Amino acid sequence: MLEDLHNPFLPLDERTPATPLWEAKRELAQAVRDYTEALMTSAATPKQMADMSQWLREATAQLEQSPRIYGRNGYTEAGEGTFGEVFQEVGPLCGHSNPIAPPLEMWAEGDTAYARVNMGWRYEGPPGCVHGGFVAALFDEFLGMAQFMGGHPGMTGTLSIKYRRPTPLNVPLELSAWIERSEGRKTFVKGKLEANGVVTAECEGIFIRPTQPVTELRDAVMKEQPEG
Ligand SMILES: CCCCCCCCCC(=O)SCCNC(=O)CCNC(=O)[C@H](O)C(C)(C)COP(=O)(O)OP(=O)(O)OC[C@H]1O[C@@H](n2cnc3c(N)ncnc32)[C@H](O)[C@@H]1OP(=O)(O)O
Repeated sequence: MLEDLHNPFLPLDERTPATPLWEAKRELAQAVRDYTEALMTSAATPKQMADMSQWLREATAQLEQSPRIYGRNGYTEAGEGTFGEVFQEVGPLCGHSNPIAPPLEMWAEGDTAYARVNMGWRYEGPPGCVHGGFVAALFDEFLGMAQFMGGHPGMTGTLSIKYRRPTPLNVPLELSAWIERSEGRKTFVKGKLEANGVVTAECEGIFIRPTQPVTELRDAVMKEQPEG
């Protein structure tokens, strides 16, 4: 399973894009991130905004008319990398090529996984603070990777979060996580999130190893959907 899924904890400087498509997408995704962050804080005139909307719609149309690839399995089937290589590009929290990802950078040292991220204005919940749903999303992705150190990764079954302090925007956030124990198909993982050395949230996750290979999930999920 680990070989299939790729080691999510490659050294940070070795996470080069697997193909030219990802190299180009990373740059475009960062441009979109910068654009949306600027939008959140921009007080440009209505005319400037209208002009930019028009320009963006034209850029979107260009992408829509390009050859398309859908989903993680689609990219691996198209030869754009292994499951793990594709994951580090498209993951909604860690994906370098996914503009909605902050992105979260993760690595491992010994038995502990670490991550860092900086959440900008797009993620504001309480004034000046990270939205709690995004704190949960960070933990889901990060603990979901940390459980790989146990060798039997699974799907998130339960995620329990204690929000101890508001988590500030626009500062480096440090996460750490470790495996508490494993029981059968279950891996119990704990983690914490710190800002400026203060723990702002703690999390416990129970991950359940599925009985089928993860690469078959898409087909299994599609079969469960009602015809429509
Ligand atoms: C495989 C690697 C994948 C890559 C990881 C990426 C990380 C990203 C993290 C995510 O976002 S995952 C997406 C969010 N999670 C889901 O969509 C999971 C949806 N739920 C399921 O697919 C199933 O409910 C699940 C696989 C979690 C469990 O179904 P099973 O039918 O395999 O469980 P089963 O009923 O056989 O129970 C097995 C054991 O797990 C326990 N269990 C089941 N569901 C649980 C749950 N939800 N929470 C805690 N424990 C649970 C259950 O009590 C039992 O314990 P015991 O062996 O001690 O009896």
